[in-house]
Amino acid sequence: MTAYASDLLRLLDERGQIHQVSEPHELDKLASEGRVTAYIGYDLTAASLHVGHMANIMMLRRLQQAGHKPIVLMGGGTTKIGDPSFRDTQRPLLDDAAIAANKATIRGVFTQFMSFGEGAGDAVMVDNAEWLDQLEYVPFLREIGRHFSVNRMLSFDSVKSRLEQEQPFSFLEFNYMILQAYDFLELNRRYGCRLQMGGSDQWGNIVNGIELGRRVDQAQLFALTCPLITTASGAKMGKTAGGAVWLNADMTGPFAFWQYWRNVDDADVERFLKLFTDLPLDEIARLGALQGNEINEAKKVLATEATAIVHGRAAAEAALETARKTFEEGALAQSLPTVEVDAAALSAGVGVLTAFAELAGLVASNGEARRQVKGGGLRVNDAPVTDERATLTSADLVDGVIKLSLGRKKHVLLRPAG
Ligand SMILES: Nc1ncnc2c1ncn2[C@@H]1O[C@H](COP(=O)(O)OP(=O)(O)OP(=O)(O)O)[C@@H](O)[C@H]1O
Ligand SMILES: N[C@@H](Cc1ccc(O)cc1)C(=O)O
Repeated sequence: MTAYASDLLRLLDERGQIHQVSEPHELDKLASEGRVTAYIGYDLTAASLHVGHMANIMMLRRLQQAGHKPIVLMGGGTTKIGDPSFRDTQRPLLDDAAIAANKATIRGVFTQFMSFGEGAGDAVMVDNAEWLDQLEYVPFLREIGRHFSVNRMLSFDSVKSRLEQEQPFSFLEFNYMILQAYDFLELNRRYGCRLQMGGSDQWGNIVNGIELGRRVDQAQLFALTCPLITTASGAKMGKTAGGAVWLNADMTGPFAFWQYWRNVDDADVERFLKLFTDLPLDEIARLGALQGNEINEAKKVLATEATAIVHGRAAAEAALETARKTFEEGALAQSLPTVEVDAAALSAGVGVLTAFAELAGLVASNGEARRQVKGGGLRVNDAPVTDERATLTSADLVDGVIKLSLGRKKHVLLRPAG
């Protein structure tokens, strides 16, 4: 571990959140001398951000905890282009209405992570459509475009595999890097923003912004990326086989969110406690050292603390209590009828109506299941089913089973097999 002088870099470093920093000594000096304004951009490609994004939202949270100023940049403009970094194919293009709808549902989550306001250390939120939509093509090319070397843009790792595999790479996407670079310049001009953070896949885009700031405004800007968080199985965190674990409560409820963390691999517990909770490091070291069955206690702490950040303390405690009631009290898992479900099918997602009617046989038909949903008669893991189109996935497993209930008395456990 490098010995940093500033609270900011020390905090990020000890939490395992630093992958690469440009000019670390200069940035360390800047952060120890005064307040640094830093930003992270989020493209509006879905109705909610997911747990993979949580790693970098936590960077903004720590930035504010260390006394600095976070800017949350909504990518209303850049989403119209689509970031090609490390992608083999172009993203589906979203129209303006879809982008506006995503923005409306994404923005709320940030207030759980940091406090917004007018004060010097308060977070602010801006949308890059504000300036990108105003750009005029020829003036932009002449003022900004001339500073970019195409030869160099083609050399970045983030686009290399697309080129090497000779996959189509449109001129639209090729411009993404320039627009993100321009955002950094604009945020420096508007807010004195000196630092851009992001996942390690954003390095190329960020470095381009640093160069543009230097060439156009003689500004000294900095980059800091966090590692792309993978789970012990090697998969990129964010999307499970059965779908994403979303941060918005209406897409992944607090209980399902809690369970996601309760089910993480033993090997991930300590690293995730550092990244996704505010618990002191000595407490994390103690929890991380637990062995055998006791590691489950550490997973419950992880689940409750991470859920408390995203959904509030009350919802997190309620999830913990539901889990305790469902799976510990009265050893339900042994005494209830159990039905086996094909593990691959569950990973791919099983419709909730199918689960109740065809798998568990708790109701006679999908139509009957639908009527029960309307009447509030069906529950999954003790939470009422409100959406008949909901799907059950492996993310819903608690201690290896999913509990389906009809009314108060009839229960069936689904257990994956095969
Ligand atoms: N597991 C992760 N760890 C750290 N950062 C992540 C992770 N997943 C996503 N991010 C950050 O969020 C940004 C958007 O991620 P990504 O492109 O995977 O999201 P997406 O659009 O939801 O997914 P998809 O690529 O499946 O459409 C990335 O550029 C990265 O910086
Ligand atoms: N390119 C980033 C989002 C982003 C958009 C605009 C920026 O200025 C910065 C970041 C991503 O895909 O995650």
